[in-house]
Amino acid sequence: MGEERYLPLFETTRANGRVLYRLFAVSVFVGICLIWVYRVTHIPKACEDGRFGWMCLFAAELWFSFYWVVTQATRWSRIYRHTFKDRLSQRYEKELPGVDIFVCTADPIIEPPMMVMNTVLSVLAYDYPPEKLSVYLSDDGGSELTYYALLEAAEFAKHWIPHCKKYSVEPRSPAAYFISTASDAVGDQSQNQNRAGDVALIKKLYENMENKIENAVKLGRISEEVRSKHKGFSQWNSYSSKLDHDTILQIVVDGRNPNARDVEGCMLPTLVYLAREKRPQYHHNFKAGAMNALIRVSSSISNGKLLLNVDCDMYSNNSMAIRDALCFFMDEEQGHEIAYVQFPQNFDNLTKNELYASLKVINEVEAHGLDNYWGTLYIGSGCFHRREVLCGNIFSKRCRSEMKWEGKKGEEIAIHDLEETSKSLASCAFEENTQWGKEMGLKYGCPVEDVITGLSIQCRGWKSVYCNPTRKAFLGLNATTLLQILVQHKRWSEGNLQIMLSKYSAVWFGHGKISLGHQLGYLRYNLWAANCWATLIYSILPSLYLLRGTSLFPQV
Ligand SMILES: O=c1ccn([C@@H]2O[C@H](COP(=O)(O)OP(=O)(O)O[C@H]3O[C@H](CO)[C@@H](O)[C@H](O)[C@H]3O)[C@@H](O)[C@H]2O)c(=O)[nH]1
Ligand SMILES: [Mn+2]
Repeated sequence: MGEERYLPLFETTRANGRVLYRLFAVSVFVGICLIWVYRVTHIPKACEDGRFGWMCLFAAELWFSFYWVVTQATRWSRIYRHTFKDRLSQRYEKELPGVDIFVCTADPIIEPPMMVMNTVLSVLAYDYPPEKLSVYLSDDGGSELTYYALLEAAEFAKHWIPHCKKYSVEPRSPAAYFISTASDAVGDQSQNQNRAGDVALIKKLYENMENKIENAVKLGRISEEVRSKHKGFSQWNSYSSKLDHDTILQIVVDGRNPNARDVEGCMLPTLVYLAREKRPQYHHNFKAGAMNALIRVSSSISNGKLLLNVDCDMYSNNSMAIRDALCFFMDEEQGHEIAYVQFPQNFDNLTKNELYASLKVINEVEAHGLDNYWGTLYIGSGCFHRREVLCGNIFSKRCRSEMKWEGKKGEEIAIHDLEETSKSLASCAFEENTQWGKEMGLKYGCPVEDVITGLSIQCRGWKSVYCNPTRKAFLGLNATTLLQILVQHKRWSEGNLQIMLSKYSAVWFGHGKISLGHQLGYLRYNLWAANCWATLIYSILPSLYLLRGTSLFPQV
């Protein structure tokens, strides 16, 4: 062991082509300066036409120059992280911590239950000891359809998880997997025969589940026959609407129960359905509210030390991602300083030319630049957190918390009692006069609750890491119409501007707590909306002046 103990669990390398990029950036900067010089030396005289337009354009150019400089903070120095999962297994396989995974859904029409179940199944089948894994589905739609789908998915999981393990399936979302097996059906026939048989069998079971769920969705309600089979549906008896109902909670699979096993006899991960209480007189705070309820409920059921959140349209595409994340958290030297590990959000429904600009530049360039300050942004889906960090802990060098397994929680409590105590944690009144939504959990009141929460975590002294393995960890659905994109980008840019102007601004709140480059990195996004004025001037004024025959640009 000796020397081996000290081999790190991850390494950091600098991006190639740095010098080239910097030369390029310097040349752009020289170009920018020349534009300023030109503008200043060629201002139209007071009597000449175009003086006002010229000044406006100059102001816009000054703004763009400033924004360009700010942007360089995220591009100047990029780094990459590589994990050593084999070292992790060798050293810590027995001590791997409990992991609680939160899947958020909010509407069974916009987010069809089948899509949600594929995400749930993909995370249930992670390559991770099942007794240490718990999956929570948060249903802000409070829909019986989603609940029913989860019951069906739990049955299917008993076949799906062993199938994934036997054939090292990737990806572990059944729908995505069947699409990929259909395209690579050719191969060594004799060797593949057994497998082909098993795939056909599992596909049949999947279609069976799909039919049942789709039929219920088409019907728009659950048939009496199904209702009578599962006592959980009685929780909807007092339900009046999506925004007015009691907490609905059921431990669908109780990982503590020795009989909770798959068809091969292996333990199953815990699986929980939660629709937190909603009342018209209490603000529900959207996803942040759902996440905070999940943090509390999971603390009483499984209390995993590591939390992962995925949106319901983002399935796990890499069954090793938990281990990738743990390579950071469990690293002997630096692990204790790391608060969260963010994976990029990639999409598998992009148009050929990525018409609506995916997050590619952010994912492949800028996030690596921010990582250089240990300051990657928390962007919601695909992020692993230490539980204590989301509970408001301040980083302290002295009290080093270990990311290790500490045994199962509450094994002696009967499942019914556990459900009842957990329910109270998801009630509306629970957060009254508490720090939840302020200093604890995700922050309320900002459309990008994740970014502002991430910033405040970093301001409390913690580091964050960006992990972008070759095999994408998560794949989701991007908005596909102009309208959807506009709504989404408006929300993001508005939210970011709000951070800029709030008490948590990277400029004043972050001052002295995070580095200058890191502050500028945040500004790149926080000022995104503010670009609109300069863009408007630049796109409208020159054409208006041309109508009068005045050019605001040099003659070529
Ligand atoms: O009241 C709500 C509203 C939304 N959601 C869930 O939150 C997630 C994100 O909402 P969505 O409307 O899909 O927003 P997007 O713009 O696609 O999400 C991106 O932007 C959000 C805000 O920054 C992040 O939280 C997300 O993780 C990130 O993927 C989805 O799973 C929803 O089901 C809830 O649970 N409750
Ligand atoms: Mn979304």
